[in-house]
Amino acid sequence: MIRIENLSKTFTLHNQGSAVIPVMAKAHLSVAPGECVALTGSSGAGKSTLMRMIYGNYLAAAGSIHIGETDIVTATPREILRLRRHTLGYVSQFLRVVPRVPTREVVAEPLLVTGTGRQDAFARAESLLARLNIPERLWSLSPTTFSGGEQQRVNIARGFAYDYPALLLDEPTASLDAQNRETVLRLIEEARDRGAAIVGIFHDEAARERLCDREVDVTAFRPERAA
Ligand SMILES: Nc1ncnc2c1ncn2[C@@H]1O[C@H](COP(=O)(O)OP(=O)(O)OP(=O)(O)O)[C@@H](O)[C@H]1O
Repeated sequence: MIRIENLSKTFTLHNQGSAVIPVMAKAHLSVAPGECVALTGSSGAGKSTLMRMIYGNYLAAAGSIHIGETDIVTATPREILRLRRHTLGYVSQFLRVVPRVPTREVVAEPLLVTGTGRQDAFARAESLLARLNIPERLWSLSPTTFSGGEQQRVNIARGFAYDYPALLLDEPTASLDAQNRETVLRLIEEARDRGAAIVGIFHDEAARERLCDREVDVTAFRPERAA
């Protein structure tokens, strides 16, 4: 489902004499449907950079990233948006709050934009919000004023509303209490068991061991290693 071949990345620091910093070279990674792979490696090794390239936020210098049939590296912005809508989900640690949109709708949006009827979309949103312990009195309010933890859980509910065939998870259990952490682990297991290909960064070692089939240390993709 996710196939990365010969991927390289450099950063050009335009405010520092256009210095070119190579951070990744000849990366390979393949994730099958129903498989969960954890990216590991010390701080600065390139885990977030790889995730951002897979999602299409960072452009690769060379190589390919196929999500199904689409190569993110050469895809047009329109193709990337279509892929993000129907195929590739990304659960980051933080919610990007759109002012004045009620929480129920924030969570239902990925379903509404892919053609699920309003009643079904809201029912799914409400079930996720309940599972993640967001009190019902908050569902009709915008999450703008919610606590950090509440916003994080709304973001997770939104990320799991639609059944994406491929899913990127950036520290999904960071700073959750035990009960909500367990709910999130179950949501990830459910996604994996329905056949999603999952790539994640999990500093939570117990979560990694429970969920992931493999660990891939991105240090192996450092340019000095690949040379
Ligand atoms: N936008 C950027 N511009 C320049 N260099 C960057 C940029 N983003 C990342 N880097 C560099 O790329 C390297 C990899 O960073 P990255 O954030 O991917 O590491 P990481 O493994 O996710 O680390 P951590 O576990 O600390 O989050 C680092 O040396 C970092 O300084």
